[in-house]
Amino acid sequence: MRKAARDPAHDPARDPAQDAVRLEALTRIYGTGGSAGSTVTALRAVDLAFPRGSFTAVMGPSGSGKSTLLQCAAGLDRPTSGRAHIDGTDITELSETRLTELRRRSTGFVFQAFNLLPSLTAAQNVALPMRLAGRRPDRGAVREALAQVGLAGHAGRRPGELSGGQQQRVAVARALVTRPAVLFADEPTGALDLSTGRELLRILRELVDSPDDDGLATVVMVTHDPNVAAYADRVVFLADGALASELPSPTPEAVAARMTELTALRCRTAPRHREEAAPAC
Ligand SMILES: Nc1ncnc2c1ncn2[C@@H]1O[C@H](COP(=O)(O)OP(=O)(O)OP(=O)(O)O)[C@@H](O)[C@H]1O
Repeated sequence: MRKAARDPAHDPARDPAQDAVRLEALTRIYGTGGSAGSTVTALRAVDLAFPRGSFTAVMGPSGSGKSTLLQCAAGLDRPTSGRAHIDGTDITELSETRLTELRRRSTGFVFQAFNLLPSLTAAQNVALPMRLAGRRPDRGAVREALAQVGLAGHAGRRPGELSGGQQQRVAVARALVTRPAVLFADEPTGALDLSTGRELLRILRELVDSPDDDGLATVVMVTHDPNVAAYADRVVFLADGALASELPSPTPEAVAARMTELTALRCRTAPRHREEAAPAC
């Protein structure tokens, strides 16, 4: 069951500690703009909060800045200006070493590609983040993470012995094993068929709805699919690198309608995208 929708952005009375992730005037410009080349402003002064225990979908036309937002929010990329906070820490102030530590401790990332190591078992793949952090794998935590995604009986299998949906669930378990404050997912169902995609989304939904002893799980997910976005508590829409609108308690129909509006607007108003967007206009 989805929780009641919350709309935390732009509330001056909010305590920032309530947010798993908070973005303030986040701007990302690619390229140097020197005589040799041009620049692309992928994000323009985005203010956005992802409260603890929330499930947010990020949508927008192709090139609107969704992946860049996720990468900057997760500390995988540095913004050109503005600030990003994870679990109360301003990550824009951190050295590379401290940022890597915080990322390993407080974030999990799931991509469209499962990115599992084929020679390792499911349990060994899930234990990887601990090994990378130089820690002894905690077998109990690995078992628990696999159980969370419904794969308790598959710990000894290698990726080649698992279905695509099961492999993606191993990737989610790997992202969860350090009990991160926030799980980022970039098109997590993009390589799955409809029913295995739904199964994965139900697992993400369950994570947020059933907090464990460590507190509330938070999910931030980029998707192109209105049916996928409708699993979230709210959808935030980007257009041309800026926050265009938000939709609480999304339904597939409402999300699709908002996307159609955004695409039509982009066809009319964004010359730099006109050529690329033409087939959809
Ligand atoms: N490394 C890069 N160098 C230069 N420009 C980039 C780079 N990465 C992204 N961009 C540009 O930044 C803008 C936003 O890209 P981004 O990948 O964040 O969009 P997106 O909404 O995730 O797109 P899609 O839905 O197609 O994956 C686009 O104009 C893109 O071409």
